Order: sequence, then C-alpha cells, then structure tokens
Amino acid sequence: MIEDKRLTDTELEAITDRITGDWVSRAAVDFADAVAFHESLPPHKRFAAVLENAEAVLCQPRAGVPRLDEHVELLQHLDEEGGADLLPTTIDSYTRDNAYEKAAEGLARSRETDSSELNGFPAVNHGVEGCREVVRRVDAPVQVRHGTPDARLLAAVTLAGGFQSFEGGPITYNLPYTSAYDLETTIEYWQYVDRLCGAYTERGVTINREPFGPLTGTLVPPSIAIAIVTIEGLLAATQGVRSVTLGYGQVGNLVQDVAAVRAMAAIGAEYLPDSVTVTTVLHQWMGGFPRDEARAHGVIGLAGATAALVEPTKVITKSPQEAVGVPTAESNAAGLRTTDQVLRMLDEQSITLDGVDREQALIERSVRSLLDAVYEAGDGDIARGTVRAFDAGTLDIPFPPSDAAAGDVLPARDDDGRVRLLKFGAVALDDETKRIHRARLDRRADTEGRELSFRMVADDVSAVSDGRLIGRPG
Ligand SMILES: CC[C@H]1O[C@@H](n2cnc3c(N)ncnc32)[C@H](O)[C@@H]1O
Repeated sequence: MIEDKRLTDTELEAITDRITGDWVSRAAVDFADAVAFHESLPPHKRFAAVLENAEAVLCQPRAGVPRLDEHVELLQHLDEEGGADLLPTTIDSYTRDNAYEKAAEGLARSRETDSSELNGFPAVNHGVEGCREVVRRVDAPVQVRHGTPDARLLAAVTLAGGFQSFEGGPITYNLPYTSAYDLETTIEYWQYVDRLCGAYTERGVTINREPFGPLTGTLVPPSIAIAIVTIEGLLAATQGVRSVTLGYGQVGNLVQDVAAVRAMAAIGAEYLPDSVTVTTVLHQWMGGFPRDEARAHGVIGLAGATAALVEPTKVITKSPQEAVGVPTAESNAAGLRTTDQVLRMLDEQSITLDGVDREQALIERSVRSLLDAVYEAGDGDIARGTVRAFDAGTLDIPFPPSDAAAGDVLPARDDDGRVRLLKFGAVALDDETKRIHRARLDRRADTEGRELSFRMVADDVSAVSDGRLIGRPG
C-alpha cells in the first residue's frame, strides 16, 4: 500500500535508470550537468525567486507549439507584446499520454508542412538540449504546463533542461484527465516527480511545484479544490519540495472567488510545513468561453478584476480565442494585456466586498472537514488516506473522467452565482454546511420558480458561453 514517505536517493536513481534509455539517454539527465546549467541562469530567470519576490500580481499565459524556433518566438512575443511575467511551455497531448512515437510523427509533419501538427511542445522529443535552448533564448522563467498522469520522464527531461517549475500532481493530473490510472499508481509516479524536484532543491536549485486546482474546470466547489491542492502540496513537501504554488480556478462569483483564494492561502500556511514557501495562483475562468471575442474579453476582464481584489501571487490568463482552440500569439498576448489593464486600473483602489469573511470561514471549515476525513482514512498518512477517501467517496469531484473518483457530488450555482452542492454523495461535510448549501440553492429555485434539478446544472455549465453567469431558465 502506498505511503507518504520520502524516496531514498537509491530509489530515485533506480527509477531514473528505469524510465530513461528509449527516448532520452540516462546521461542526458545527469544531475551534476543539469545543476550546472540551472546555476548558469541569471536571477531574473529563476522561477521560484521571481515568484516569491513578486511585488505585484504576476501574469502568466499558457502556450506551446511543436517546433522549437516557433515556440521560442511565441514565448518571446508573449514576453514582449503580452508583458508576461512568467512563461509557460504547454506540452502536447501525445506527450501527456506518453505517446512519444506519435509526438515524433507530429513534430516531423509540422517541420515538413511548416505548420503546427501538435497542440503543444513535445519536450521529450526535443530532449534536454532542446529544452535548454528554449530556456537560454527566452528572457523570463519558464514552467512546464501539461496534464500528464505519468509525468516521470517529462519531469526528468524538462528539469534537466532548465525549466524550474512543474505543474500538476497525482490527483489533479489524474482525475480530470484519464481513466487509465488508479490514484495509488499516480501517487507513486508523482512521488518520483516531487523527489526529483526535491533533489534539485537540495542542490541549491529550487524547483517550484504547482498543483492544478481547476481540476475539471466545471463548477468545482472551492473547498474540494483547495483540499486536493493542499494534499498535493503536502505530498510534495515530504519529497523535499520547498516551493509550492496552490492553484484555484475562478468560478465567476466575486465574493466566493476572493474568499476562496484567501482561504487557500490560509489553509496552505496552516497545513504545509514552515520549510515550504507557499504562493497562490488564480486561473482565469476554466469553463466554456463565449465565442464572441468581445464577450471573451469581458470574462478575462472579470478574472483580472478578481485577481486585483484578492491579489494571488500570479494569475493564469486566457485569450479571446479560448472558445475556438489553441490561440494565436497575438490573441494570447491580447488576453495578457486585457488582464494587465484591469489589474493596473484597480491597483490603487481599496475595495471591500460584503460577505467575503463569512464565505471564507465556510470554505475553510469545509476544507478542514475534508482533510480530517483524509487523515482519518489513512491513519495519519495522507497518501493512504487520499486513496481510501476517494474509494469511500468522502473526497470526491464533480463529473470526473476517471473512475478513481465516485462523481457522486453535483454542483449548481446559487442565486448570486456561487457554486454549491445539490448532491453531496458521501463527502465529509458537516450537516450545518450542507444546510447552508441547500438553503442557498432553495432560494434560487424560488427565484426561478423551478425545482432544484440536474437541469440547473446543465444550464450553469453553458451559462458563461451563453453570455452570463447563472443558467437561468428560458
Ligand atoms: C487546461 C486547458 C487550457 O489550456 C489551454 N491550452 C492548451 N494547449 C494550449 C496551447 N498549446 N497554447 C495555449 N493554450 C493552451 C486551453 O486553451 C485551455 O485554456
């Protein structure tokens, strides 16, 4: 049975030996060589340092194209025209599924046809040297953004390649992305990823880890997202990670979003060891976007305003082409500038919202209740507890593609658009909390003159694409 225990150096080496050989040589990911490359980077390219010394909300887009030169040009455009403070390298879907042969074919086709035949950067195929070339040629810190359940080889290559931040985790890159792995397997895989990050950290190269809080991006209740990213932060800390960015996906109600990021920061500070520097990231709306670009900018603007009010360490921006697919460089840069405009216009204003404290207290109480159930299920071991809590449904997420979660919880927006639970399944929330959710949903049912039902959920799922927040009838 899995346990929350730090891998030994021998285990770390043995796994690195096992996962290298076919696509990446063992020598290519040699530690001493990699640490030397990281140490050659100037301070303004050190991800954790830039993140943790930030004096204003940092903006970071997602971006990745298959060919190396085009990827560098894209990142330079986002830096120069978009004002990105931190840069991504979004990895393609084949690589996320460890389908390196298919990624190689897509990269070859892209080169032959001078086009992008992959939906991201195939870092394993570009190899350590290719990643180092990207890091050398751009002028800001770079993070690996992806959705890879088995991210062991991707981590070995990109970390040796000079990237200094790695997104995801055993729950957040399993449940929303795949039904191929059980949680015990991905926890084991990510113990290697985190131990590798910890091993660089012990050698003076701090690697930042960022659990993927948005999960399915579909009406995820803040307390569930925050409990899950906190668990991933704890698992990472055990393996020696000392820089953790807890992530949360904007739901669109200002009071709940501000309360959620504040709650996430408070819970992170309380549960993660003092040796870990905890930062926060707000993801701009992760659900369906309007196709109309003006409306899409409206969504991005509201997300920018939310970031201005709650001041997370960083905000992950969207583009006005979100509804149509991978954005052009220009569109991606426009999303950054829309965000920056709102951040700067609100920066000098001090605004207080009614009800944030009460919502934050409710979220924190709910997170503690969920985490208590996980610790209890694992007899104090958070890894064991996570597997057992999801098996029992005391921890659960809505609409999971993976059968590692029961999916017995059903969210819906209440009368001012906050995400509540219509169905609780077996989640470890107390009766008072459930009563509050129910009462607020009942008020919406009264307003709309209809019963609480799945219809509301379906209406809410498409509401933002249709130009509003709450899926009102008719
Ligand atoms: C988690 C899903 C998010 O990742 C974004 N995304 C996925 N691949 C890319 C990509 N290659 N470039 C920019 N954004 C991307 C997508 O638009 C969505 O907002």
